[in-house]
Amino acid sequence: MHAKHEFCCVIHFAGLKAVGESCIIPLTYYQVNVCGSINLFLVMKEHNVKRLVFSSSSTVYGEPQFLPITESHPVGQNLLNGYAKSKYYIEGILQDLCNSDKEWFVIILRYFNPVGAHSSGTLGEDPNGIPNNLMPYVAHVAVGNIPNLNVFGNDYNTIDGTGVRDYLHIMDLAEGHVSALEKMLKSNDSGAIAINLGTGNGYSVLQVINMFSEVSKRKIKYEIVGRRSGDCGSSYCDASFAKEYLGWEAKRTLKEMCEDTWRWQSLYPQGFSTKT
Ligand SMILES: CC(=O)N[C@H]1[C@@H](OP(=O)(O)OP(=O)(O)OC[C@H]2O[C@@H](n3ccc(=O)[nH]c3=O)[C@H](O)[C@@H]2O)O[C@H](CO)[C@H](O)[C@@H]1O
Repeated sequence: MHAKHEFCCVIHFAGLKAVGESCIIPLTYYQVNVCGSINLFLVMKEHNVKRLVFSSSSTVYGEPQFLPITESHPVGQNLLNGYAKSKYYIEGILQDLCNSDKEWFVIILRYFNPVGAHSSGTLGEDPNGIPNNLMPYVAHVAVGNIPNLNVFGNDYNTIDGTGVRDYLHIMDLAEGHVSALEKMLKSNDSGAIAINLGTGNGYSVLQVINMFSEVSKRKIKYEIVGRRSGDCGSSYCDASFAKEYLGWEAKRTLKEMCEDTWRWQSLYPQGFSTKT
């Protein structure tokens, strides 16, 4: 690819991303996420491409010590799962790389919980097998592919006892990357800089289920089960640095996240393999 094209920046999205799965197959998480990233950074270095946008995760903050989470919240402490550690290690590798060579400029985007689909309904999340994440799971229950949802714990210290997360529309997330790229192209900054991408609002699992049920007009059958290994109770961000540094802020609501997910799932009940 480098022989045919000239690159000025790279966005590194690739990786495995399921908290529960990473507790079962940690080596695969380290191999794909950490080794895969090192291979990419080596190729970039070889071709003198030193600007990178990296998809990290709020998971590097571990069990939050305060809310909302700012970028100065400690990272790497009490990390609850292999997925979190893999993202934390990559962030560390990028720091070392930037310290070793001042020409590198890396924007680390710490995603909170990206969900939703393109508003056309033609592009959405199509997990392999049973979904791991909440929103695609709820969508599969609503469309009738899966009989019911397991809600992992209702004994957290939250509004209704279920886990609270900062859900972010995938189109807002995409726009966040465009802002990061634009910043990279016009700024003379260097080093590794971490930025939260979220809305700053937290919603519980039951609030998500209720909103999805309202927009889809379907009953979402669920059962409360024990906590999922590797989960924390609440996680939502202070998103002000993204606004200040990138000029980006999330615009879309939880309702739009559910509506767009439902449009995609009801048009494509079997994902991209749906016969149309
Ligand atoms: C705090 C944290 O680490 N957040 C990261 C983690 O999100 P999460 O692991 O929080 O995302 P998720 O969608 O798997 O879970 C969201 C919430 O729904 C609950 N739930 C989920 C599935 C289900 O079948 N039933 C159920 O109750 C789960 O316990 C949690 O409270 O991974 C994401 C990528 O996947 C992002 O990197 C997030 O930043």
